[in-house]
Amino acid sequence: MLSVSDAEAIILNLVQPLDHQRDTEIVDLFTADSRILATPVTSPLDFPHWDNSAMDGYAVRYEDVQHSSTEKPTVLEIVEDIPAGYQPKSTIQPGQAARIFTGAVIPAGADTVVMQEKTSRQENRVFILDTPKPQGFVRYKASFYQAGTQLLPAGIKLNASEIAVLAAAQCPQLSVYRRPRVAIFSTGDELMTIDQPLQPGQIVDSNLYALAALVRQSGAEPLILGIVKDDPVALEKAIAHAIAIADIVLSSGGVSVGDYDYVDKILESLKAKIHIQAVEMRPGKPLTVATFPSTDAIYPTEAMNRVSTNSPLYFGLPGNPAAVLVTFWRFVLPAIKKLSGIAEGWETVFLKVRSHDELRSDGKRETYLWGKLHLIDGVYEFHKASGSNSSGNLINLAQTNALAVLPMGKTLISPLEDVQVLQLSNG
Ligand SMILES: Nc1nc2c(c(=O)[nH]1)N[C@H]1C(S)=C(S)[C@@H](COP(=O)(O)OP(=O)(O)OC[C@H]3O[C@@H](n4cnc5c(N)ncnc54)[C@H](O)[C@@H]3O)O[C@H]1N2
Ligand code: MOO
Ligand SMILES: [Mg+2]
Repeated sequence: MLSVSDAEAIILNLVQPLDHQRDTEIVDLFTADSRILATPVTSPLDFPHWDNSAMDGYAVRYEDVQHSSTEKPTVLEIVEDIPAGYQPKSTIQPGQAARIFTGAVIPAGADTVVMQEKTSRQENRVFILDTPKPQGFVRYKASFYQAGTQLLPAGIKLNASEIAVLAAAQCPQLSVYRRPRVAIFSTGDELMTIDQPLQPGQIVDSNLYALAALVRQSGAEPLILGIVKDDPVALEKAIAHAIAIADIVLSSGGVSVGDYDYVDKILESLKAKIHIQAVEMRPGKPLTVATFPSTDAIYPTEAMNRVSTNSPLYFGLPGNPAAVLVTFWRFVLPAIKKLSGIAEGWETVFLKVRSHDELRSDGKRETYLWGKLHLIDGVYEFHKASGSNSSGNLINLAQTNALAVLPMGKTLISPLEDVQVLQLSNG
């Protein structure tokens, strides 16, 4: 059986990122947050655009004020008032200064700003009471960014700071990757939609809701295809349709060894290449990952509707509700990140934190235990969810925000011992 990290590497290897020309759209900067930039941005503007003052005070020639003190102030004549937004008209001559405000243009001739608190004023004369640093409080043209060089690279997620940079660089619209399309369906004769009355043996299809939420949180677009019966014909039709409309397909259930677990058999009959069938992890052992090298030949009608020229990546997630969530976080999320055009950092990252509780595993599979990270005196501590860690139990997954990981062979983590955790974005 494959180790979890080998499975992640295989999956990431299979993912073809969206195309930086074909798979893009133009969005308004106000709606661009969390989108992935598709084209590098350069600006014709320097930052700052011109030398400007970092303080309210006086623009001076350093030469004039280099021996100033409270006892021996330098006295300068104020020749101009320069608020922010104005272009100075005068050139500061020896013995002169300009009144200046934060963000205003430094006048020609001046090279240093003295903050207001280090001065005193008498009509049009200013007394410099302290020697400033040469070039002090001047924000020089192009000292933050030089026009024509790369301002932002492609493949980054746009958060508030990047959006502020793009606004300052006068980019009201930009090219971002389209959202990856992720088709989701559930398999099982026992599954009912949320609004149906339940007969004995029946349960609500909760995986569909969980996966739709996870996909949306990842920045992708969920295509919700509903419930498919444990019936080979229905399943084949559903898979063929899903791979025609999506970049990634997520099914849940039907990947174990039971008589009604048809997913792998149907994938084989569709000539899919199955890369993964089981992973050494708990929960989440039966996990199927497949690609479709030649879908167009098998399903010409569906192929006409294809939205992507990439081969779709198929995840047959195990049906148990906890297994669905854990395998999504551990394997599907990195795949969506790489697909979405993010240039790097797709792999799962772990934090080392202190465990509050005793954590146990049989040591036979890499074990994921759900719980909550609490901040104790500024240090994260992992508290295991109380109740059953059965992969069929979804109730105590609510209100958790982390998964603690016990590697293969590790059977015990004692209270106050360090543990690796995967921090979940739903915290
Ligand atoms: N003989 C073996 N049996 C099982 C093994 C094994 O190695 N040998 N593995 C177990 C593990 S681990 C898991 S995980 C499950 C995976 O099973 P399947 O992927 O085949 O899923 P199902 O059998 O269809 O369902 C399992 C379980 O999950 C419930 N379920 C399914 N879909 C949904 C849904 N959409 N919403 C809510 N709950 C769902 C289903 O009712 C079952 O209880 O196999 C073990 N068995
Ligand atoms: O993967 Mo299964 O979830 O261990 O029950
Ligand atoms: Mg099964």
